[in-house]
Amino acid sequence: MTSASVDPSTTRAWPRLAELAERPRPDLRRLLADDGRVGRLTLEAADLHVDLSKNLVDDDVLGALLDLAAELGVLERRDAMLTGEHINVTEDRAVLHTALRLPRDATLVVDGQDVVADVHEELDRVCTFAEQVGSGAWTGATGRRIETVVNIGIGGSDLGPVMAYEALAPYRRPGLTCRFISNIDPTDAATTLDGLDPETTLFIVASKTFSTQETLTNARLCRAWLLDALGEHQDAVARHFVAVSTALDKVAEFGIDPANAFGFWDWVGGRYSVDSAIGTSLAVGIGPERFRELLAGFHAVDEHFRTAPPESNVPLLMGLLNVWYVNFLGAATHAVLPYAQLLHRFPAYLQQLTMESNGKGVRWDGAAVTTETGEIFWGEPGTNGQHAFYQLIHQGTRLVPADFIAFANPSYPLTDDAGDGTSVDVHELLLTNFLAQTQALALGRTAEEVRAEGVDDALVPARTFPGNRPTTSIMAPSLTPSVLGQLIALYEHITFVQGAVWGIDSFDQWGVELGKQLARGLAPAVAGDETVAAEQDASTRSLIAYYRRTRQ
Ligand SMILES: O=P(O)(O)OC[C@H]1O[C@](O)(CO)[C@@H](O)[C@@H]1O
Repeated sequence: MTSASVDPSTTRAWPRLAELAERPRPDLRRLLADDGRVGRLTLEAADLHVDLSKNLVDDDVLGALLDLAAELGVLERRDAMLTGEHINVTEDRAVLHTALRLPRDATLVVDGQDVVADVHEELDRVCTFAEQVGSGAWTGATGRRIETVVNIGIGGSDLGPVMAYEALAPYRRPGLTCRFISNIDPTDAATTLDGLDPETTLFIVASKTFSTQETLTNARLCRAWLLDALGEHQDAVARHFVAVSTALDKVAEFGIDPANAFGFWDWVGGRYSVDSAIGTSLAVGIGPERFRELLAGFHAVDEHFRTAPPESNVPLLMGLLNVWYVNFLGAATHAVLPYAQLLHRFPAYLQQLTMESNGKGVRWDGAAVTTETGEIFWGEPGTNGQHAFYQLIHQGTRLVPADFIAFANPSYPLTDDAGDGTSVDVHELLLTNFLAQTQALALGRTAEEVRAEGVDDALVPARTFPGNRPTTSIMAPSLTPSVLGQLIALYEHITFVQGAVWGIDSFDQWGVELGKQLARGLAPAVAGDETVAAEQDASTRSLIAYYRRTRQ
């Protein structure tokens, strides 16, 4: 799909939406009195139960958003992605993360190659390795079983595995722990290695390009740490280092046996790669069966996205709602608020997924965008966030659409025994808070209601809640591997829909390159080269000078 992209503001639906945005906003108090609305706007995608009814839309807005998607060919672009067209135009690549979770008996021929056969061959290798490590069949150089797996990677080669490893804590294999090193800050390697026994530690170097400064530096630090203890064993690196990459030649150059390397393909973007071999640390941590359940969850939502009609297609609708908020109601950010402590890294994971994908200022044919693009995603688990930043969402001047995520069943069921014969299911306290927050945001509290509570007149304005603040509630039975895969796939497709509307290439990330290039050029100045320092701008020069005179 190298065709010219369409400026979305030139569609018929765009001015219609702008006109609708000028009207008084839909009144959630009135709309939520209608069970019919809730019924119509509560949708299912695999195990995800999604209530869109607390969004600031009525039938006119929804209709216009669906018209916008139709005019822009969003679903045709979805089909182009799913069938392997090169929709990543600036890198001339297919975008096929969905192929990573196709079942074994599926077929998808891209550029003359059945990618499903390739995917399953590599997945089987990852699963065999995960089983060997987990069962103790894979031993370190001194014959001891592996107790700690350290994933070394950054960005998509870290955020997905660590997020999922945290989220699936109840599914971890006993006797085995995963740790993660990502940052070039030496603190990360130092504190992560602290207390580990080299004899029982296995490193997985995960890097799509195998040229990322942070990852290669950390890999060398870890190799030195290992060899310091086990250097006399010839096979120390072979028994304690494996790699995951698309650049297997570079893996070999680094000194890792290609037999201990797992591959994937250039059509998997880093931020879309947790379900490829990049998830090897996770597969080891939770075991291959659970890893396969995760993939099946992804696939279930892929199928929903592929087949559900537009009016009940959850990723399509959620992506379009985000467009409504960003482009027509002026929202600059979007909060993701999981009522599940285990999802504490989910917002960070989504930041890369959404912002590296849709933080673009030109469309895929190089034309400058004429509309706002990617919003800022952020969040923290509830209820912690309630005691930190919810004040701004409730009463601040900015519109912050928010997704609430909650599970009917707890991962760790606990009862609070008050000691007076009463007891409370603590998970119910969590869910009550989720319900209360979405209700408060939607309905608010009027000045009359506040007065009726006997509040002093002078305090009424401060105690009034405007309400009409939009939220989406996503519920599922439990946070299982499959449900986690479903959630990730949901947000991948939401991100896709927004990028397709904006006409941008959601699958490149050129914006991260300049800083990397400049860092390489600045290294000599930081190390003391006065000539290179003198070539810098005044502020950078001054900061380098401060560093040089202060560093002990
Ligand atoms: O897996 P790699 O190639 O080390 O890249 C790590 C991360 O760096 C980025 O390229 C950004 O610099 C991300 O897109 C990617 O996930």
